[in-house]
Amino acid sequence: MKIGIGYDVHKLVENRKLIIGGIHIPHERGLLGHSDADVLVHAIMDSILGALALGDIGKHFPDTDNSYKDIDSMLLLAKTYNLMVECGYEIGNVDCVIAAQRPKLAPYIDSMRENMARVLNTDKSNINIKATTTEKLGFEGREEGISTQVVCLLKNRD
Ligand SMILES: Nc1ccn([C@@H]2O[C@H](COP(=O)(O)O)[C@@H](O)[C@H]2O)c(=O)n1
Ligand SMILES: C[C@@]1(CO)OP(=O)(O)OP(=O)(O)OC[C@H]1O
Repeated sequence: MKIGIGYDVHKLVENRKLIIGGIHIPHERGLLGHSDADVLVHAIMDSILGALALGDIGKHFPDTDNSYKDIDSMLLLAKTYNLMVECGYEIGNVDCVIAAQRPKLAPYIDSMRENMARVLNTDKSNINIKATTTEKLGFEGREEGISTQVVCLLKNRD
């Protein structure tokens, strides 16, 4: 078994879609990034790459590569899944916490879990996603950005 952690932050700006967990969430601002800036998917990818001692998302999918411009991060998650399988591992479980003052994410959490479980080829019961405000404290609380922390456990494939 291997354990990994992931952490990602993206800035909230005007004229961008808010995409979290592969879901387009209606909001007056969205996350800024070279890709679609899916802060949850990026943190999950980093946790898996971390568990495998394969570095990080920027090493595998550099923001200097124009082919990743505005890319759907679910495609990058699928590539990370393939790397994990090549290394002989499968998902044990993934636990995530998204820090966002707004918008309310609870209505979207179940769909996000389904998306992650589908791409990671695991049961939905192995994916947990939580949301928290930061009680208006810090950059998330001031709605300057959204952060996500993830811990994953990988199991050897039999
Ligand atoms: N963006 C968010 C933040 C929180 N939630 C849900 O509200 C609950 C209470 O939040 P606290 O920050 O006061 O702990 C939290 O447990 C989430 O269920 C949310 O949906 N969207
Ligand atoms: C995903 C990549 C690549 O498009 O771009 P961003 O959307 O800027 O995301 P970040 O979390 O900074 O991680 C790595 C990048 O290489």
